[in-house]
Amino acid sequence: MTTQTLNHYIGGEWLSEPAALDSINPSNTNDIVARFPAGDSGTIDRAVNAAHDAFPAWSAGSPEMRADLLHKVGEALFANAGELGELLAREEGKTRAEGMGETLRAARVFRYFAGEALRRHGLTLESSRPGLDVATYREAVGVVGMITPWNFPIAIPAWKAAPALAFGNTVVMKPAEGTPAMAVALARIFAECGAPAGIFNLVLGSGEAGAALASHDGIAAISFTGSRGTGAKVGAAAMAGQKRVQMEMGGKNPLVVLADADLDKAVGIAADGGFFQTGQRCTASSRVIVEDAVHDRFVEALVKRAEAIKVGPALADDTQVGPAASDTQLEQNLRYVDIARDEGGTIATGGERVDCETPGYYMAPTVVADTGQDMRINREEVFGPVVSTVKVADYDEALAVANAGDFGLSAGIVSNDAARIRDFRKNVRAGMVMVNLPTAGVDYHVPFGGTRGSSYGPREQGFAAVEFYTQIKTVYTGD
Ligand SMILES: NC(=O)C1=CN([C@@H]2O[C@H](COP(=O)(O)OP(=O)(O)OC[C@H]3O[C@@H](n4cnc5c(N)ncnc54)[C@H](OP(=O)(O)O)[C@@H]3O)[C@@H](O)[C@H]2O)C=CC1
Ligand SMILES: O=C(O)CCC(=O)C(=O)O
Repeated sequence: MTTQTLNHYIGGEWLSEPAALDSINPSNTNDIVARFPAGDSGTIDRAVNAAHDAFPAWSAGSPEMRADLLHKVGEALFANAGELGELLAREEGKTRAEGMGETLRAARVFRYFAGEALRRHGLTLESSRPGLDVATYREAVGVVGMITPWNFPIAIPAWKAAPALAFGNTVVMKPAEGTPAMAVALARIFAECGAPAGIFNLVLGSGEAGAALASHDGIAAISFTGSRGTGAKVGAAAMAGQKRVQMEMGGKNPLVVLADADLDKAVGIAADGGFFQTGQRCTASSRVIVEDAVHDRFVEALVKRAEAIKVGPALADDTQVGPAASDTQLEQNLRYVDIARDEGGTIATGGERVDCETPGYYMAPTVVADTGQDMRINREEVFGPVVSTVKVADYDEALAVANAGDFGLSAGIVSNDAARIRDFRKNVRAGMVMVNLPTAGVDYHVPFGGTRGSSYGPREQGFAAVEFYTQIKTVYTGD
């Protein structure tokens, strides 16, 4: 396997600097996917300046020109989905099918926002004063900073960059240090599709560039996806500079299983939402709240399902769940298993590393039973293939437990009881509700985001993205 040497992409040029960091294949730690430079505040400065220089022509240009570019980028992602999906699996650790699926999703995001660039987003209104006209226009905000995570290294950059560019903004992106090769793959596609210099800039690195971007005076807005702790710092920097800010900071998503549910279906939904993609989804079904009448049977069946999952190298044909993306993520997963055990939980299956044919960050799908809502395993994001179960007496208690905690991203219910489903939809405190579905797995053309500690600022994705990436100008016209 080849090791790529990566560079920053600034003002339409590849800026070569000595490679200081490695991107390691989590399925085979002997395989170095890429070497890349550590951008600093100076690199961020150059990128923001390039984005500034590009902004006037890009924002004032025809929306058709922007639509054409986004369409071209989408088509290039479609055309290269096999190769990119493989690189994604190699660099991040999700399976080849998951990597390919994510690349196709990114392609569709670009296509969708090619359309959005041309759609009418302003309004004309009757004035309250006779003889006047009032209209609202939506204008680009300026240079937008983006700090993107490793768990969706092409879909999340796509769903932040595509709307930003569609509405006339220019972009400086700082991708996660774990997946720089995927970020560079996207930058290469922009370059090959003829993107005007400076509309999309990429600064690689770890340790300095993110904070430098969030606090840079030259950006008008910042969009972040990652942990709550780092989100709080991004938010503080944005407030200090009076910038727009949008943050998506994970979840502790409840899946409620009622006694009337088809048990087999409920187990399949819990396993899909909890274990697939190695549990590294902010929408993962990490807390399963089960009615007493079926709890023990549910746990037994979920354990069986977990034990049947084939864990292995991301690119092996029979792998269903790949490794954790990094050693620190694996350590975090194992640490939470210990914490749950110490707090009284029962490790019904898993909880340990798995050895595979190549050295990597493999972990067995894990079920932690006998947990209470007050335990850390049910209050903090683990981000691994770890599902805890909470036994409740009835639906009312299930709803109360689902609503406990600081997060509110996605919430699911498995039941055939229309009245309870309706009540759950209305009363659960979450930004997304899934009925008879895993809490993870979302469409790209509808709003994405949560309540409370999960999200801050306007929703991402689909028709909602216009709110963050444009500002309204209200124009009054007299005779
Ligand atoms: N919601 C989700 O989808 C995701 C949630 N997570 C959660 O976060 C946990 C840790 O993941 P990790 O990758 O370390 O995520 P972080 O939340 O720490 O984000 C890392 C990114 O933030 C940047 N950054 C760090 N400090 C600052 C700062 N003060 N201001 C602005 N940017 C900053 C880093 O760049 P630099 O180092 O250059 O400054 C890097 O690009 C996971 O275990 C998971 O629980 C992670 C990924 C996605
Ligand atoms: O569930 C999904 O499809 C999206 C999850 C996501 O955006 C995330 O984990 O960051």
